[in-house]
Amino acid sequence: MGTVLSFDQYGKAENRVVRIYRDNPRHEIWDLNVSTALRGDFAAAHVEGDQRDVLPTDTQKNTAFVYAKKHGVTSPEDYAIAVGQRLIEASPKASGAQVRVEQYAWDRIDVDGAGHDHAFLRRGGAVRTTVVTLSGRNAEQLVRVVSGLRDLVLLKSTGSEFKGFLRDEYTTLQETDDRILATSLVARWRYAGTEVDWNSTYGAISASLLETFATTYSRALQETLYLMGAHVLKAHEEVAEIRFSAPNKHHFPVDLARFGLENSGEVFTATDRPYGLIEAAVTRDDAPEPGDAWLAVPSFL
Ligand SMILES: O=c1[nH]c(=O)c2[nH]c(=O)[nH]c2[nH]1
Repeated sequence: MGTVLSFDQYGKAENRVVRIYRDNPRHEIWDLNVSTALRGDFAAAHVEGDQRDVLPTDTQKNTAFVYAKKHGVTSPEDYAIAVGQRLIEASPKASGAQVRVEQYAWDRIDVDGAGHDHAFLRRGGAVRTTVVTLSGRNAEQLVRVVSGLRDLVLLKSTGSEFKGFLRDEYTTLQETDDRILATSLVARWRYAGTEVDWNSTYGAISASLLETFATTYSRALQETLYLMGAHVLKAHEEVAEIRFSAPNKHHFPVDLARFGLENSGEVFTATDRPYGLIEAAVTRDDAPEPGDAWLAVPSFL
């Protein structure tokens, strides 16, 4: 029996890079979790134990810090592209790179109605993400950007039903025309190109996801995800495709009749396991091919 190395990439994962801009008294913070990986002809390292073409993961880590200073951070996407390009330049055997960045948001602490210059409060809720995949070297290089968010925890206390579903002899679920709908959303959208205002587009897409969740009636989480995706694609020509992974965070009404009490959608138990897991992708019908944009992107279809 023969064996071949069929896929490999290597790099430094979850490098915590914090960049402060302090050129004036009103500081700015970019709090990032950066994972880099090189792809290319690195078979010798795996098959022969030969490191001559291997730029150490330690060097990749250092590059992430150097670029936070030298290139700077104006958005996770722009920074990730710069780091990826540098890593490919520094590594003759590399044919590509993947740079994943998560951003943890901080708000200014409010003091007497104004945001403080240099004291911050970590914002709960969603983490902004990007996965930049560069393939090829120099002029032929393709840059693919998949941005998104995770841990966007949403709940609506009415405006959601689930009924009319298929039944078999194992079905016990009751139909409901008024339930809690809750999820912890992961969304990732693939940009058609790189001429994008990364920060304002992120803000607009996350606001659109929230608005659609809030304002549309849900016959199932499946329908809600599709509507969220369709609304984003309609408003954002620069987005080719959006993918969702959404746990259905079940809230079951508690039987209070046992205590002589009525429960009309007032008391629930929130369960964390098991959960329905609904995943969907919504794509523009004229979207450019994804190529390797989704290769090794965690938690996706
Ligand atoms: O929105 C839902 N989709 C389902 O597919 C499903 N299945 C289930 O038991 N509850 C729900 N809810």
